Amino acid sequence: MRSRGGTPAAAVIPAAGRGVRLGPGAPKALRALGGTPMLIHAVRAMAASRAVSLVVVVAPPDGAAEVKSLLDAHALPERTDFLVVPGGAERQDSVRLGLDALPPEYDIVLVHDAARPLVPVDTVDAVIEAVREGAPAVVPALPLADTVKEVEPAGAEGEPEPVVATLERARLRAVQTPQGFDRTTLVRAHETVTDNVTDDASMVEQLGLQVVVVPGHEEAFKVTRPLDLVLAEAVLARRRLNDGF
Ligand SMILES: Nc1ccn([C@@H]2O[C@H](COP(=O)(O)OP(=O)(O)OP(=O)(O)O)[C@@H](O)[C@H]2O)c(=O)n1
Ligand SMILES: C[C@](O)(CO)[C@H](O)COP(=O)(O)O
Repeated sequence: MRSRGGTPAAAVIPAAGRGVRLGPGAPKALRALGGTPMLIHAVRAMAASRAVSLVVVVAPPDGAAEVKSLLDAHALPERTDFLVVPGGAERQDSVRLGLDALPPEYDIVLVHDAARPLVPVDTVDAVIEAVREGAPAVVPALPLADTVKEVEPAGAEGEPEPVVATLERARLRAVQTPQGFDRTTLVRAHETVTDNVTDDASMVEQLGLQVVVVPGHEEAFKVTRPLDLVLAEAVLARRRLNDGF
């Protein structure tokens, strides 16, 4: 494997989703967490890594100007550059638009959901380190707590679903972001794979390349439903108490 110790990384933050599962309101990334937009937490989480020198925010399609103003209005590390581009209809489209905006000098790219605002910097650094060590694609992930069953999806809502199989839990992982990539590999994956997928690493898997897992973190959970927001507020309040402000 080729080692790229010290190579700077760029982070692409897809933030163009509506947040339908969170319920009515502003686009999810712009909703407040501890009084600050979720997106600002996610941007700070990437910029907290000394290895990240550029953050590309993929804004809601008609919200790029608003997101630019938000970034200007919040304190962000001076050593990090920021770009804002408008997003697309699906997460995959938004990530691709973010990749298109990357300057040529970045060989390592992270893709991080704005909806995972509280990922700790150690997780970010672990992902970058594994890419620097030569992995083409790296995902942080955690073991599962629940038993997972495969079902035949119901025809109508509320109908009982027949179980097809019980999966071997010890071999399963719940995957988080940031996912880290060798840039050329990720660009090729986005150019090649046209299926609807739920993460970027699965596109690299479809190229037949090895994706590796590093330990994820409980606080890197995705704010998807209303209860996740309650948990995120609690985690943030505990951090603020511990930091003494
Ligand atoms: N067209 C889209 C859809 C999603 N995302 C981003 O992808 C991340 C993960 O998506 P998810 O949590 O599903 O967000 P939403 O699509 O906003 O949620 P929902 O499916 O509930 O509408 C989020 O940061 C979201 O903003 C994006 O940039 N562009
Ligand atoms: C990329 C991701 O966060 C990895 O778990 C997840 O797949 C995003 O899924 P979503 O349905 O777009 O929230």
